[in-house]
Amino acid sequence: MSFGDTSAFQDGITTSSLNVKDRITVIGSGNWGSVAARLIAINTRTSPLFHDEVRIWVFEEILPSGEKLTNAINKYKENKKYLPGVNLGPNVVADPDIRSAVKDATMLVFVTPHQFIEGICKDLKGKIKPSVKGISLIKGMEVKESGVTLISNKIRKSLGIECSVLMGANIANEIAEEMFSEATVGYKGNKTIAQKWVQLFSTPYFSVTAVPDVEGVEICGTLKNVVAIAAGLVDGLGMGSNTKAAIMRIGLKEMRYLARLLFPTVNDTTFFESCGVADLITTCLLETLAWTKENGLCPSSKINAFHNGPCNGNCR
Ligand SMILES: NC(=O)c1ccc[n+]([C@@H]2O[C@H](COP(=O)([O-])OP(=O)(O)OC[C@H]3O[C@@H](n4cnc5c(N)ncnc54)[C@H](O)[C@@H]3O)[C@@H](O)[C@H]2O)c1
Ligand SMILES: O=P(O)(O)OC[C@H](O)CO
Repeated sequence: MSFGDTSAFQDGITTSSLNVKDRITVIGSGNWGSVAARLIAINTRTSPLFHDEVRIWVFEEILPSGEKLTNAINKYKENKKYLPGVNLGPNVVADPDIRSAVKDATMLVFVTPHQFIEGICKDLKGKIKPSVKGISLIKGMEVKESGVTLISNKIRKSLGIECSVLMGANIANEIAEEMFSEATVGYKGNKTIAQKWVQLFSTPYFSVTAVPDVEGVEICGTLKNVVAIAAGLVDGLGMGSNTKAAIMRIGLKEMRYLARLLFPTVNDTTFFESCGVADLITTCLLETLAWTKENGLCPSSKINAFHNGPCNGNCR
């Protein structure tokens, strides 16, 4: 079932059936964390399901101006370091103390670089209720000789909470500019909470669909980066679009093979969602854009072979 049309949920989940409004805390205030908070804040301002205020936990930093990042976010409603020039919304409140940031939360959005999640979970252990629902937007997984652990599983195990995931072709800066994008929520069993995550994130330019395949969605978001490195090598070696398309096609097949080897329940259809083929494409194209920029060429030159040469500044 597709949950893309959020209006369909208005009948399914009502404030009267829930009684209490959910309170959201975003854990992480980097580029994607700030954009996620902005999307959420748009919806909490209007939806009766959610408390208006969105808390965002900030790993405190000092800006070149000497101001604390947290104070600057609260004063200007802008993350001057990780998302400059974008208003986060009047209802976003930054908090540098993780325990106070999550104190009243009923829904937690985890969106930090993966290497920090272990320490964050240690800080949160015993400080949140088991009824809290989590969602991870974090790419990556832990690989040990004993096997691999997905980030959502680390969160689930260490905090004892339910944890869904949201992945997709989601370059944060494009979503901050309200360019149309899609995303996939992966959930395990609890369709009602998946619907709520869809409602929390969806906007007219951010179309979210939910699928009951948490491992499939998360592993797609992780493995596509390996294929994107190969796509970068194609650029570096001066090869063409046909070669890159071959890398992407074979890479997608290998992603599916490895995903099913690690998690036999992963669904084939998940690879056709935004978290699968779309994230793979956007990340491989991003490699191209980075390569052309570094080499002083117009980004279009690698996408359109007839447009070769230095950038005239008229493209992105
Ligand atoms: N940026 C994107 O376009 C994008 C899109 C989709 C998914 N993601 C994923 O989202 C996650 C977050 O990425 P991002 O782009 O927001 O990160 P970022 O690189 O912009 O920000 C890094 C964040 O880590 C914080 N940090 C630094 N040291 C820390 C520490 N010791 N403990 C805790 N936090 C610390 C920084 O304050 C900052 O908030 C990653 O897993 C990334 O793969 C990013
Ligand atoms: O580079 P990542 O792994 O944070 O992913 C970014 C987005 O998924 C690009 O769509």
